[in-house]
Amino acid sequence: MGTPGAQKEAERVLIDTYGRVATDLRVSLTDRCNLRCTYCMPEEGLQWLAKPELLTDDEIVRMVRIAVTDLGVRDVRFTGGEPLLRPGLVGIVERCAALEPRPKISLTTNGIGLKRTAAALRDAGLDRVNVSLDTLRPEVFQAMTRRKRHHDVIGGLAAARAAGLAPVKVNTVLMRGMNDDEAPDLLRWAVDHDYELRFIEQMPLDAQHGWQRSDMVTAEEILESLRTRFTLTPEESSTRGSAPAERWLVDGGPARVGVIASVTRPFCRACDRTRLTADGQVRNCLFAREESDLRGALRSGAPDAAIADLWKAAMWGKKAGSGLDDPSFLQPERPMSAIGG
Ligand SMILES: Nc1nc2c(ncn2[C@@H]2O[C@H](COP(=O)(O)OP(=O)(O)OP(=O)(O)O)[C@@H](O)[C@H]2O)c(=O)[nH]1
Ligand SMILES: C[S@@+](CC[C@H](N)C(=O)[O-])C[C@H]1O[C@@H](n2cnc3c(N)ncnc32)[C@H](O)[C@@H]1O
Ligand code: SF4
Ligand code: SF4
Repeated sequence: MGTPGAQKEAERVLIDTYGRVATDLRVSLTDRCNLRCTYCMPEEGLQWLAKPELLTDDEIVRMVRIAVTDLGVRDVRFTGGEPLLRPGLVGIVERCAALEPRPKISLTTNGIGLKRTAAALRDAGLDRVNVSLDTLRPEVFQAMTRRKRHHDVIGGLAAARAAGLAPVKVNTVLMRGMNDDEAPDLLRWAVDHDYELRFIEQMPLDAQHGWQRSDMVTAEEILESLRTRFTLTPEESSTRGSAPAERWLVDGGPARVGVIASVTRPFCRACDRTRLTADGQVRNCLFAREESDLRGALRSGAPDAAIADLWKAAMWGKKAGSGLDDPSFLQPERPMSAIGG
């Protein structure tokens, strides 16, 4: 039995039946994107959400405020779709950075447009940024994203570093027959440019339902490939916490490389995440098949306390894990770009 004080405190957190507490909020600002990564969406794009369905900037800030001041959220990450396509992004970051207690604020982006916005985002209060880049070869970039924007991403990364949004992390998905030979080159380049590279196992979250486990480049394969050129020493496991990436020191450090083995070594037991979609649905897991409609409550005039209660209820029912290994696994209806990756 806890003390009444501890009980009171427990009422103000997003806890689930397994005792996990969500303190990391990922907010999708839009489902739209200016790339078409093959592992994420089809060439023709998707049926985008209509503007009235999207939370307004004010609604987003209110939701973040409730999460931070009433529900114990400490980290806020803006993602999408492509969050830099959201016109009000700088203002949203600025208003979230003014909250008390101030959350740590980060952004996951494809980097296009970062050259123009990195300094303004830093001034608004953005703490750090993760940029997705799968290849150093412009022609492979074009094949993987169906757009000729490699140069813009490289420029965006440099701008993020120059703006001091450290550490700048780079997310890479390896696809068989496309860029799976590039892991060591990418790591050499990242170390030389002071970016922290992480490889991500491909997950079944693409709109086309094209994922096949047998095709996926596994964490083991990636590490094997890196070890042909680098010495990797595991970082103390105590530093991983709830972070999805397992990290290795490169050639004795200080440079590091991470691998996010979402499929072969899932990290669900330590999961600390809650998600808000661009249309105001709370999801308790990336792979959840249910969502809780908080936009409806928001727009029908519900007070903060009622919204906080709905959020807590949504998180309470979080499943133990992604269910990826269950024979009955079904991909969520929304793809990664609409959930907020
Ligand atoms: N299974 C699972 N994978 C996730 C989750 N969140 C992020 N990922 C994967 O991890 C990748 C990297 O996510 P990022 O948005 O860059 O951030 P992060 O790794 O969560 O955060 P930091 O290391 O704190 O910067 C995503 O592209 C996803 O593939 C999650 O909640 N569950
Ligand atoms: C959905 S995107 C959203 C933010 C931004 N557009 C970007 O690409 O960084 C977030 C991350 O999800 C990753 N991602 C997308 N589809 C994925 C999949 N099927 N499996 C694993 N990671 C995926 C991307 O590589 C990216 O790092
Ligand atoms: S991974 Fe990011 S950049 Fe690529 S299509 Fe999906 S949302 Fe766009
Ligand atoms: S799959 Fe779900 S439970 Fe597992 S780490 Fe991701 S969000 Fe958390």
